[in-house]
Amino acid sequence: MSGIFLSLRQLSVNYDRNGLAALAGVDLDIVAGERLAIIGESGSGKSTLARALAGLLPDGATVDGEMLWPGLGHLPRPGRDFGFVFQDPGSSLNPVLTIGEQVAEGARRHLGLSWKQAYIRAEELLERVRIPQPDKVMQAFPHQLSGGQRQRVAIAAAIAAKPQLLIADEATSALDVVVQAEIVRLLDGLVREDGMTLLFITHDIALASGFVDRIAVFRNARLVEAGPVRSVLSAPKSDYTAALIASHRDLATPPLIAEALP
Ligand SMILES: Nc1ncnc2c1ncn2[C@@H]1O[C@H](COP(=O)(O)OP(=O)(O)OP(=O)(O)O)[C@@H](O)[C@H]1O
Ligand code: NI
Repeated sequence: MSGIFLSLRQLSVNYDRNGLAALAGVDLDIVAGERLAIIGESGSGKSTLARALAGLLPDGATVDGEMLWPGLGHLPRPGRDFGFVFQDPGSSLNPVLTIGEQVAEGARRHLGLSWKQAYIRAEELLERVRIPQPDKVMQAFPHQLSGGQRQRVAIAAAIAAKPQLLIADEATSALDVVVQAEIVRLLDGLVREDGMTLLFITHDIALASGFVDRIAVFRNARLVEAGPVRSVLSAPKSDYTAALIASHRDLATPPLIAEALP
């Protein structure tokens, strides 16, 4: 692992002037090439963080503090410098475009490829995310695929422009546990192979602990603690994190902590 890819300094987000902060005074460094889990219960501000990074906050939201991208050397270009995968692949896939068109689009637009070259790249990407019969799936529409396959396609589309950062927001939460494990393995493999930085947003500390390098725990708009998986699991700094771990019997049992982390 090398330098800092992204630094948040006292980052705060308010959706409306009179409301409570959705993020409050977050200081966090994200290391280039690391896999960082953002953990927290519903409403803790996880997706707000993802939206703030992507410049996808709604009109009227105010952002204070700083987001610095020393790993980029320029202002981030969404879609090019980072890709997104959301919980519901339906929301990131267009129902009236073929799978081939939507995976090719990012490569065409951001990498300056012709449609023909972009289609070739799209089919390679479908192979990389282990879609069976990628040549056939290129012609298919999203509704013709299973939820797990749609999520694989969404991942292919998210990495089509070779982003340095992949943000997965509850990307596996809508899937059954077997498919969930497959998608996690896929994401893990892709980011390792390409040296991407991964922000893995989830409410599931057990799922994240199995493969990320570091964990950042959020609660009520604040960063509670951040650290390497092993130290957060074995010596949480906050009572909240300790309670979160205790609620997962498999994480709270010490021998299994070691087993979960080869
Ligand atoms: N578009 C919006 N307008 C106003 N308030 C919002 C909006 N989106 C989120 N919020 C509020 O901001 C806070 C943080 O929400 P956020 O979606 O970031 O939480 P989260 O941790 O991603 O939760 P979940 O696990 O349910 O996805 C919540 O109180 C939420 O109600
Ligand atoms: Ni969310």
